[in-house]
Formats: sequence, structure tokens, C-alpha cells
Amino acid sequence: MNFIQKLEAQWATSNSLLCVGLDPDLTRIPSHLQEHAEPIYQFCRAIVDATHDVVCAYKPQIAYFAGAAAEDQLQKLMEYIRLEYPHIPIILDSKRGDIGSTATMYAKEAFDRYQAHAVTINPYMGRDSAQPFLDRADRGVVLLCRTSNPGAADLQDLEVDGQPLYERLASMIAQDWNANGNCSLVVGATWPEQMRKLRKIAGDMPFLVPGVGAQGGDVEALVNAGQTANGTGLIVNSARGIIYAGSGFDFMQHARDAAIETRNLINQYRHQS
Ligand SMILES: O=c1ccn([C@@H]2O[C@H](COP(=O)(O)O)[C@@H](O)[C@H]2O)c(=O)[nH]1
Repeated sequence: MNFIQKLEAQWATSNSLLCVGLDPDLTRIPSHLQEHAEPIYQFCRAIVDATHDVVCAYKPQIAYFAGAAAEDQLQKLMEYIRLEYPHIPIILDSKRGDIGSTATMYAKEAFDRYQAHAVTINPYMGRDSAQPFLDRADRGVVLLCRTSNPGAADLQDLEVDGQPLYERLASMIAQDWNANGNCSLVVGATWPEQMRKLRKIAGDMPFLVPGVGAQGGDVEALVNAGQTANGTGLIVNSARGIIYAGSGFDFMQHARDAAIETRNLINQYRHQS
């Protein structure tokens, strides 16, 4: 089963478009875990155990692990999710992008070392920088398109022949780069109007949508703008809003409650298939 098939199956069985972002900041995880030999792994594993029946995917952000010299804990976490919850797609958020020879190593890192089902990449270096990822037909390639941050417009909106660059990129990906049917786009929840235009350009291609919760994206607006005709098409990511909902011994329950609340809010605006 390739990434998109796995995602579609999980959308259906979980009845959820929610992706929990695993962004473990050592300064924010509960103090009773701080003394543990592997605090990042223990924290993320607990979040996964508390939310596994509420999500369509998980998205570990590699910077939180690498910044703490904890790549071994990321590897262990990925193994844990694959073994305990093999039906849940894991999207490694590493936003890689480089010349082809180096990109080949980044693809090995994501798909062979960490065995991610999908990886985020930065496509703005061009087709050759994405090709080593695109060639892995069984894995998903999630390409930055219109990002959630305030500065997204600085470069992504620059006009090329009267059209914003991010729209040109989306057309290029949909019409050419997606030969293996393994592409998805990153579209920020903070830009529903841009998302509506991208949905027209990209057909039913899945969108990874960061920006709800801590970044303040409007769930109703994003679901209305981005869902496909059957009420799917979105992987709505929330990290801080869920994983730091609590900070005491009961942090798992708080994370679960926040995940259920977010899943239900998203579902309120979905078309029924
Ligand atoms: O455009 C983008 C692309 C990626 N991200 C990542 O998503 C999460 C968001 O975390 P929150 O705590 O829910 O704000 C984080 O890992 C970012 O690196 C993004 O925010 N925007």
C-alpha cells in the first residue's frame, strides 16, 4: 500500500482529518519526564498512546529531535508507531531540499533510516532537487507550496507571468511532478483563500495543513476551502495546541481531550461522503 492509499484508508477508518504534530520541546514537556533517560521519546510515545484513535496521521518535526541531539529517540519513536499502530501514516517533517546527489541522501534518511511513510520537502530549488523523493513511488512527498507563516507572501506570492509563484508551483507539481501519484502540498491553514484556489489547481491531491491551534488558523474557513468532494483531502496538523494542552501528570488526558475537540471541530464542517 502506498502513502496515499494508506492515508485514504486511515481517513475512512478514523473518521478524522487531524494530524498530531510531534514537536517535543524539552523546556515544555512535563517536569516528571525531564529526569528520564529518554524524555523526548517517553513524552511523544505517551502523546501517541493518548491520541492514536483520533488521528489520521502523525507528523514528527525533525528539528526538535536533532536540536536536542536526540535522533536516536526519533528513530525509536518511529519504530514504536510503526509496530503499535501500523495503520497510521507518519509524515517526517524535515523540509529537505538540495542538489540531486545530496537530496538522494536526504531521501535515504527519511525513507530508509527513519522509514517514514512520507516526508516534507522544499521544492523551491527545482525539479532535480525533488526527483530522488518523487522516485520513491511507495512513499509520499509533501511539498511546501503556500506555507502558514506570516512571511509566506514575501517570495511565494511573487508574480510570474501574472500568476503567483506558489500557484505556478502547484500546477507544475499536479501536471508533471506527480507522475507516480505520490505528491501532496503544504498549504497553511492561515490562508483559506489561497487554499481554495489551490484546491482547484491540484484536484484531489492531499493537502498537509499546518497552522491551526497555536498559529490561530480558522478551522471552518480552511475545511470549507480545502476539502474534496467526499469530505477528505486534508491532513490538518496541530502540534503545540494538543501536545502541550496539559503539563502535569495528567498531560495525556489533556492532549487526548484537545485532540478530540479539534477532530470534532474539523468534522463539523466536512461534507458527508
Ligand atoms: O507552512 C508550514 C509548514 C510546516 N509547519 C510545521 O507545522 C508545525 C506547526 O506546529 P503548531 O505548534 O501547530 O503551530 C511545526 O512543526 C512547523 O514546523 C508550519 O507550521 N507551517
